[in-house]
Amino acid sequence: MINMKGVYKTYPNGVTALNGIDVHIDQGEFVYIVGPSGAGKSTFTRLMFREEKASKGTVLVNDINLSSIKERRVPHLRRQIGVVYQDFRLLPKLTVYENVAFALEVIEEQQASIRRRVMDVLDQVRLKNKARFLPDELSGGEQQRVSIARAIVNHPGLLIADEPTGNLDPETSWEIMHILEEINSGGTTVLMATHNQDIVNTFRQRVIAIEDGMIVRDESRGEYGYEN
Ligand SMILES: Nc1ncnc2c1ncn2[C@@H]1O[C@H](COP(=O)(O)OP(=O)(O)OP(=O)(O)O)[C@@H](O)[C@H]1O
Repeated sequence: MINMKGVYKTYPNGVTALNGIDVHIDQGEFVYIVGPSGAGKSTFTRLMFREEKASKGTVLVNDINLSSIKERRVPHLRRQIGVVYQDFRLLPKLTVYENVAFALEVIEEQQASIRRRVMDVLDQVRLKNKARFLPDELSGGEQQRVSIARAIVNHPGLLIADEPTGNLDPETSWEIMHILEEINSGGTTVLMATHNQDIVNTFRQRVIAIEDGMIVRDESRGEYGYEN
């Protein structure tokens, strides 16, 4: 699913965020990306949906080479990847239903089948009853669940979550983790950058630790390994 070989990323300002990354992630894995602030975690995830381009090395996602992919093919790649952010990034003037429907890749679909697909994912994140609400009428956890629904509505093979529980209290974070685990058990690869020690040590999964732009640890059912 994901293959990186000799990957470096230097930003235009001269900061080298990734310093020789080699990694392989299989379809269906759940992987935490951990490490100190500024270590390169977000950069690592952003390479995978071509939000950033590697300066050197190869990044393969679903056998697509992201270094040589044509610009016009990038939207096609992004349809195979859902992304969830710490700050939800919902459209404030659209309802919950509309936020999810907006992300749906509509190719000559009937209104009824669009509705079914949107309501199905809202059901999956247990928000069917709030379809008509606006984002600011929801709690943080509910907003994050909408953003997860939006990310998975096109059934992506890969879900990237960059600090998805960063703005949430512990109980709500737990809910979000249960949803991410459910999505993963359906076969979707989940990649989650996090600073949350309790989550990593409780919901045990593969842990990749990045420091100074390098992978310093890669354990299947690992621990967080840093003090919070
Ligand atoms: N767009 C950018 N332009 C220039 N430098 C950047 C950019 N994005 C990140 N950096 C730098 O690259 C390094 C790695 O940043 P990155 O955001 O990947 O780290 P991180 O591990 O996700 O950090 P955090 O845990 O604080 O989110 C940092 O030194 C950061 O300042």
